[in-house]
Amino acid sequence: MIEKNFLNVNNVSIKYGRQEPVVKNVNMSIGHKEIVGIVGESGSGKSTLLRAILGILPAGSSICSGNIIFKERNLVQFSKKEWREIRGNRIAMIFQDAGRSLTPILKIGDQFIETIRSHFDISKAVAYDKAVDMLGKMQLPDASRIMNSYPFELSGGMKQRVAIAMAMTMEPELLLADEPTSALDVTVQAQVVRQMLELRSNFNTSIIIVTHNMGVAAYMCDKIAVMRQGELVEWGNRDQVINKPKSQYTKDLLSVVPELGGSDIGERERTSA
Ligand SMILES: Nc1ncnc2c1ncn2[C@@H]1O[C@H](COP(=O)(O)OP(=O)(O)OP(=O)(O)O)[C@@H](O)[C@H]1O
Repeated sequence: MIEKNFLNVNNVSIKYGRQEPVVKNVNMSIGHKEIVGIVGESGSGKSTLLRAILGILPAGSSICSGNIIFKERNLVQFSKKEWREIRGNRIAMIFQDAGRSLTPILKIGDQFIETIRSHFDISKAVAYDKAVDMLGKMQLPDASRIMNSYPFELSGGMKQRVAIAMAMTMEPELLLADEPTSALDVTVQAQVVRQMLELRSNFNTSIIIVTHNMGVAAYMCDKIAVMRQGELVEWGNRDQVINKPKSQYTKDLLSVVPELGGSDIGERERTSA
């Protein structure tokens, strides 16, 4: 059953220091199991908005208006203790340079198993199997070697996939992904996208993905948001945004993606909600 009001971003403005807000009066609603894509030019405020939803805006920045309601609780007023309870397991994030979030002095296996066991009450052996299984799904060959490696022994793309695997293994209710695949090969990107769709099917995860790639948004998202200069210039269901965009800026973005020409891209492959 669709749970309404899973996440609501209500009239949110965010600023850094004393500057003008870089996110301006943004409204969005994300349903249970829904995938939302945020596209838009560099500097339009996409990452800032995601960070606000995860409560990790840097010092000096603030949400100067609005609220963010996650399952009827206002995240803007969360205490550190409340954040500790939900961040990383109920709400997880994959960063653009997620590989850098790995702890350099611990072997991948040790940190992966520790992360899993901080959330699930399972033995080390079961956690190990869960980790190896997810590494395999990220198209990482020889998962047992990876589990036995330190981060510096892996390539950037491998670390990125390990970090994505760790976030997904937590089976979060809400996954925030900030250009998770932009540093990866095209074939691996496609696999990571498929895996996100599988996460939604298997665990009912809602996903907000920031991407520069309108094709990725069209392929995997139920709703698409287009941001420009801090404002939400377009918001709607995928088909509506792709086939009948309202703003000229969205039309311009779509006009440079040849394979989109209003087609039903990927419909057959798409996992239904
Ligand atoms: N720590 C910070 N301090 C001050 N200003 C910042 C900070 N982080 C981002 N900004 C500013 O906020 C605005 C929005 O940046 P943000 O990173 O959210 O954009 P974005 O849409 O995610 O861009 P990109 O696609 O390049 O990642 C930009 O003008 C940026 O310069």
